[in-house]
Amino acid sequence: MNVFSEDHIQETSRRGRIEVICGSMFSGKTEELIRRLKRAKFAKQRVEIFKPAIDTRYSEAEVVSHDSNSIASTPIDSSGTILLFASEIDVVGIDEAQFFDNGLIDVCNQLANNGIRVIIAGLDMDFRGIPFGPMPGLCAIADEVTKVHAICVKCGQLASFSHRTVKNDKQVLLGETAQYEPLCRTCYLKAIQEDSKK
Ligand SMILES: Nc1ncnc2c1ncn2[C@@H]1O[C@H](COP(=O)(O)OP(=O)(O)O)[C@@H](O)[C@H]1O
Ligand SMILES: Cc1cn([C@H]2C[C@H](O)[C@@H](COP(=O)(O)O)O2)c(=O)[nH]c1=O
Ligand SMILES: [Zn+2]
Repeated sequence: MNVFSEDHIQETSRRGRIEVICGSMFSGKTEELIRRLKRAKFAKQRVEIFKPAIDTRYSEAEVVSHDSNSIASTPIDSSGTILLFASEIDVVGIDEAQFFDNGLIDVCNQLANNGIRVIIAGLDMDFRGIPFGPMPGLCAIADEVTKVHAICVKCGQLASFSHRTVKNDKQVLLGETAQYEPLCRTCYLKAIQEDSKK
C-alpha cells in the first residue's frame, strides 16, 4: 500500500512511464498537468512541453489553464515532431492531446520505452460524448489514468460531459464558456434532448 498521495520516486528516477489526465472541459486537466510538470522542474528534471499548434485559444506558445496558470510550451503540428525534441529529456508534457493524430500513441510508447516520463492531458469525449482522437488509445497504453471532473453548472454534481451551447456540428471548435458548459450525465442528456427540439 502506498500511504503517500504523491509517488516521489517518479519525480527523481529516470523510469519511463505514461500518465494520462482526462476529463471534460473545466475539470482541471491543464492545472494538474502544469502542477506535475512544475514539480518535475523543481526536481531538476529536464522537461519539454508540447501542444497542438491549432490551439491558439489563450496563447500561441504557452499551455494556459482556465484559471490563468501557465507554462511555456512548443506548439507543433504533428505528433512525430515530439521525437525530434526528445533527446536529453526526462519528462515530456502534452496538452490538448485530443487534437493530435493517432501517431501520438506510438510516439508516447517510444518515449516511455526510452525511459521518459510522459504526462498527457486531454478531453476524453467530444461534445457528442464520443471518444476524442487518440485519447482512448492513450488511456489504453497508459501506466496510470487520472480522470478529473468539473462541477455541473446546472446541478452541482460531478461533470463528465462538455455540452456545446452553440450550433456547430464540427468535431473541432475551439472555445470556452461562451461555447461549452460542463454537465453531469443527467443534465447532459436533458440538454441534448432540448437541443434536438430547437
Ligand atoms: N464548472 C466548473 N467546474 C470546475 N471548474 C471550473 C468550472 N468553471 C470554471 N472552472 C475553472 O476551471 C479551472 C480548471 O481549468 P483547467 O485546468 O484549464 O481545466 P481543463 O484543462 O480541464 O479544461 C478550475 O480551477 C476553475 O477555476
Ligand atoms: C468538447 C469539445 C471541445 N473542443 C475544444 C474546446 C476547447 O478549445 C478545447 C478543450 O479545452 P479544455 O482545456 O479541455 O477546456 O477543445 C472541441 O474542439 N470539440 C469538442 O467537441
Ligand atoms: Zn447536473
